[in-house]
Amino acid sequence: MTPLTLFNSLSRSAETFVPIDPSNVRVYSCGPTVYNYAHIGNLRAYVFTDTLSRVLTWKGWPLTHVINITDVGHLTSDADAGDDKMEAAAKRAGRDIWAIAAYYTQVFKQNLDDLHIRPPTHFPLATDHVAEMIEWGRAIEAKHCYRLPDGLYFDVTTVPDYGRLAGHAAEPWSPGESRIGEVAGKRNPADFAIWRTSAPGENRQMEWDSPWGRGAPGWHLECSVMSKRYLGARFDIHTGGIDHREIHHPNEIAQNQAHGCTADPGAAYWLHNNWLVERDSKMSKSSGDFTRLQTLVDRGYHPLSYRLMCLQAHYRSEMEFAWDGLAAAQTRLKRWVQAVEGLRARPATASKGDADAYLAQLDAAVSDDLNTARVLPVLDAMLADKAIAPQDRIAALAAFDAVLGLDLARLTRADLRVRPATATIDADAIATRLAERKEARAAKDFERSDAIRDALVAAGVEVMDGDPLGWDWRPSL
Ligand SMILES: Nc1ncnc2c1ncn2[C@@H]1O[C@H](COP(=O)(O)OP(=O)(O)OP(=O)(O)O)[C@@H](O)[C@H]1O
Ligand SMILES: [Zn+2]
Repeated sequence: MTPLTLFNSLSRSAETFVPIDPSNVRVYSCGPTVYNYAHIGNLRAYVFTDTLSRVLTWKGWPLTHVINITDVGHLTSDADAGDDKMEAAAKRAGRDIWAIAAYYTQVFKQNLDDLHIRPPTHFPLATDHVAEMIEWGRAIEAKHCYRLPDGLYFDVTTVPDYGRLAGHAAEPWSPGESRIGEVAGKRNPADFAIWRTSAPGENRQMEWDSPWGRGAPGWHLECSVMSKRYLGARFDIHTGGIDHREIHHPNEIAQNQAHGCTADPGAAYWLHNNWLVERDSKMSKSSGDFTRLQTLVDRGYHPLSYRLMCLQAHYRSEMEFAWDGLAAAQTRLKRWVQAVEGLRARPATASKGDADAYLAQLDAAVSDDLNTARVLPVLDAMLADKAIAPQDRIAALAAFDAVLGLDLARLTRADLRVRPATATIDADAIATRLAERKEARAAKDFERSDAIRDALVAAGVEVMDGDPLGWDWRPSL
């Protein structure tokens, strides 16, 4: 196999991946803040981590993967200002915060499942690790922290190279204008909370006793604690969205250095996925108006069409979400499903060639910093290669499925016909009406055939006459 190259944000360059322990590659991915549904931008981050995990597995490395659930401590500003997103959401909804966290966690896990994202080895909740967070705070307090009325703060000048990951090494204590002056009394603008003490009269649903008063852990601390707990102080790969490169991950590194009394950042490779954007703005939960996986399904799209859309872009490129792009991805998926069904229907024959050259191209593409976009035309060419017997093409498909997670060996046309939420007719009734329409057309009763067609459109279903793919209907948009 080709050596795996990954773009490491620490060095801002592509590096050959060499595991610390080849018998157990360890990966930590920053998880969702469960105060609301995930939007499809958040889900892009996990299609990316799933691609990473699938490629590592396919290349033969046993894997331990952690995705945490942030159910406390993430503030409305990453720079330690504003409210806890969870508390604010619970207040707005007038509901129990634990119930909110449990609900959105369960929906998030369902989203991953629908996208064929493999569950990680561990899914730890931040709230299950608060005692360890307090322990960590006590261990670094004397040398690295100071008290303010609202909590325990980390002094970023006490560790080497603060902000190297963010690319601000030359100016270690002013990494972003946005942070200046957000918390009164900080020694350096980049200093951040290890523990946030509840203000007098503040009515938090989630709080714990600590040496620094009743309150809640800082968001950055959570990931340091959970990654060390499940993967050890030194592990292989840490992932997150590109925003985390600026504040969250530099702060994790600072904590890891302080706790381990070393210059070691914790993970050896730090990988960041770029944004999913809508026209010219980043999709975000906080903005209130966002697209989630269910929104796509309600409009007649299969979740795997969205997965394919993500795979068509490189994870480090910005990707623009557009409905016609999603429709094109769904059509592409349908073509593959049809091609596979066609191959399966053909009798086994002797191959004149083999699929090895295609598998080598697959390997070369994913080994080049997970370039899934380059894999897709290889799959097209492999499926269409008549020199390879049908059963051998099906066998080679397994490798593409293992890496891309599109489940092409199992997916059927019927799976991909997602009935839009607005359709007032079910799939069986559609099939019956289409059969009647076919009869009417055969009898040249065009009035009746048009009437059936109009009734279907009114029910949210567009009939596709002469559809080269042979799909009889699709959701009307
Ligand atoms: N538009 C986006 N495109 C790609 N990844 C994203 C996008 N928005 C957030 N992410 C990533 O999704 C993951 C989960 O993020 P999280 O649930 O904490 O969202 P959030 O930052 O609270 O939400 P938001 O900023 O959207 O209100 C993180 O790795 C984050 O970097
Ligand atoms: Zn994190």
